[in-house]
Amino acid sequence: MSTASMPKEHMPISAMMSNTKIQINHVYKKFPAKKGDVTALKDINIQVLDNEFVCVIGPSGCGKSTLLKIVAGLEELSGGEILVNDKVVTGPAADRGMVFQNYTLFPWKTVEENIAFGLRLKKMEKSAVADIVHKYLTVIGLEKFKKSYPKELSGGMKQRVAIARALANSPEVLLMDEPFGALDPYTKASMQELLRKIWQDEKTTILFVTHDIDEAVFLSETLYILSANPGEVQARVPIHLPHSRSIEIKDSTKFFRIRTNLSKVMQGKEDIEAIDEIYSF
Ligand SMILES: Nc1ncnc2c1ncn2[C@@H]1O[C@H](COP(=O)(O)OP(=O)(O)OP(=O)(O)O)[C@@H](O)[C@H]1O
Repeated sequence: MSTASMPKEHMPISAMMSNTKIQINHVYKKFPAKKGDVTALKDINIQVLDNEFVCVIGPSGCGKSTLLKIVAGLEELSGGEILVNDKVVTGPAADRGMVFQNYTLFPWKTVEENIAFGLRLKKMEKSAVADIVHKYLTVIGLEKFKKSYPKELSGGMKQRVAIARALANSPEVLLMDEPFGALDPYTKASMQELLRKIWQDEKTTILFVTHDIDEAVFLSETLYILSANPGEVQARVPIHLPHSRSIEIKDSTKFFRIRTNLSKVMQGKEDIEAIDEIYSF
């Protein structure tokens, strides 16, 4: 059987026993509606390992944002449970950093004040805050803009600050909901490259949702496809591309074939098994 379609119970014990950061176990979400409840998510099982980059893709309305909000503790689940670092999620907490599509910076604060926000709440010493802010300003390449206000920044720059703000709090996991969805294609590509580098350098654990197959293949170590109505896991797909990835990889035959296969799987035109043939080339 293909590892791509392998159910969790058939996965090697070593994989099951490794350090799991996020466990999404049998999660259901129902929304009340006039004609009866709408099942937005049905029996979702997703495991994210320490320092893994996992993307969830699926068509509009399949429940990607709902799932991420549940992991963030911003939305209640109707069944199942979510654990982050073996602790059951009962609400929002600092162990989960969030980056959304809509820019969520404080407009009245400068770039450095935005990055420092969570640290100041923790009443961290000024010099320690300054060190952390400096570190993440360097990571996102915006040292020269530390005194700027969000309105003076481009969309890509704002998202870089949002990522730095989330990372500055040393979260256990980073949850990202289409963070580059509003950016132009060029900026989006450079942000994807930057995020992949940050993930590699900082050893972060990331759960990222998107409807963009290109983006998901480029970023992921493991990718989950959700189908819609109700949102269900259609397939779990390991992405065997090099660890260090530059955006040029999108022009490679392998990348093209993975993307084409996934697109056909999502349209119900091809079986996920075909992905093993791509990797055997
Ligand atoms: N607060 C809510 N009340 C009722 N139904 C909701 C609510 N939030 C989401 N839904 C429904 O749940 C389903 C999943 O929505 P969700 O926004 O999570 O999907 P999505 O995959 O993120 O979509 P998109 O890619 O368009 O953002 C949809 O059918 C949506 O209408």
